[in-house]
Amino acid sequence: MMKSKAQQTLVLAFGGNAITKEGQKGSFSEQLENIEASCRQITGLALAGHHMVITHGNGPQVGSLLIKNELAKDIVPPMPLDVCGANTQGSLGYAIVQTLQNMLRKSGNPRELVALMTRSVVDPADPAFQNPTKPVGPFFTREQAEELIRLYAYHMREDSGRGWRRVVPSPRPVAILERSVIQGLVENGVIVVAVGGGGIPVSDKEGRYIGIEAVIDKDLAAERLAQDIKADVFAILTGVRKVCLDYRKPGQKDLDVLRASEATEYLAQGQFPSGSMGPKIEAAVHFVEHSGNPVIITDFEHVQAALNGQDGTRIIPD
Ligand SMILES: Nc1ncnc2c1ncn2[C@@H]1O[C@H](COP(=O)(O)OP(=O)(O)O)[C@@H](O)[C@H]1O
Ligand SMILES: NC(=O)OP(=O)(O)O
Repeated sequence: MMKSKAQQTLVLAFGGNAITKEGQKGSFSEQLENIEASCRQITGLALAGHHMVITHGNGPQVGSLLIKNELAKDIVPPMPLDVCGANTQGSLGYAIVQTLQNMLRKSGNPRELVALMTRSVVDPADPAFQNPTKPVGPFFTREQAEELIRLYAYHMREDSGRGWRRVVPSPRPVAILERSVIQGLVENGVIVVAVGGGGIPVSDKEGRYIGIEAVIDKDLAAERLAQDIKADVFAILTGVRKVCLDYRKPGQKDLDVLRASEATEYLAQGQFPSGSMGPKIEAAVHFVEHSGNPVIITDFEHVQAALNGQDGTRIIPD
C-alpha cells in the first residue's frame, strides 16, 4: 500500500491503565470494553490511511499474573516475569487485533493486522535492577501495602497520588529485536501491534538470548521503535488531554506546545513524576531530538485533533 503525503507512519503508545482502569479488577470483559473505546479512535486513524504500529502497556495485567503466581504456587509452578510479560503481549495483542479488525470490517475498509511477539534487549548491568521503579498490578491502600511488604517482601511505592503498587525492575530498552520485521510489515500497510508491555526483556549472553525478569517502560521502548522505523509522529495516549505544569496543584496550566529544551528543564524541576508522566516526557524529548519529528501527548478522545495540531500537547525540536 503506497503512502500519500496526508498519510503518515504513526507509532501509538497507550498505557496498561487504559486497559484496566483504576478501581477495576481487570476481568477480560472490562479489558475488552476499554480496548473497544480506545480502538474506536484508532479506527479513525486507520480509515484515514495512516500506517501504524500500536504499542501498549501491561503494568496492571502483568502484576495480576504475578498475584496469580503467588496464590497458586503450591499447585502450579510460578512463571518467570519475562514469561508473564510474554503472556500479556499475547492476551492484549489478541484483544486489540480482534477488536480493531472487527471495527474495520464493519466500516467496509478492512486492513491486514498482526500482533507480533516482540523482545527488547536490556543490559543485565543496568542499575535499574538494584532500584525497582515500574508499578505493576492493582492499587492498594498504605495499610495493604505494608501487609504485602511484611508477607512477601514486595517492593511497594505510592503511584502518582492514586494508591500503592508493587514495583519491579525496569531496565532501559537498548534495542528492539524484531524492528526490521515490524518496519517491513508497516511499509506494506499492515497495522502492527508490537512491543507490548515494552517488549519481553532479554539479554545476549555469549551469543544466546535469554529472558530477563523485569518490565520495560513501554513509552521508552515505543520511542526506540519509533526511531527505528522512522515514524513521522510518535503519539503517546494516556489519561490526560494535555501535559500540565503544576499538575493537580493550584494554578495548574495546560501546555499546548513544548520545545524539547523546555521539557527537559521542567523534567529536572520535578514537574513530571518518574512513575507516570516522567518517562513519557523523557521518551518524547529523545524522539524529537533524534528524529526531528514531533511527539503528541493526549488522550484517545483528542488524538485525531492532536494529529492535526489542534489539541493535546505537541513536543517539538528547539
Ligand atoms: N505534569 C503532568 N501533566 C499531566 N499529567 C500528569 C502530570 N504528572 C503526572 N500526570 C499523571 O500521569 C498520568 C500518565 O501516567 P500513567 O497513568 O502512568 O501512564 P499510562 O497511561 O501510560 O498508564 C496522567 O494520566 C496523569 O494522571
Ligand atoms: N510496561 C508498561 O510500561 O506498562 P504500563 O504502560 O501499563 O505502565
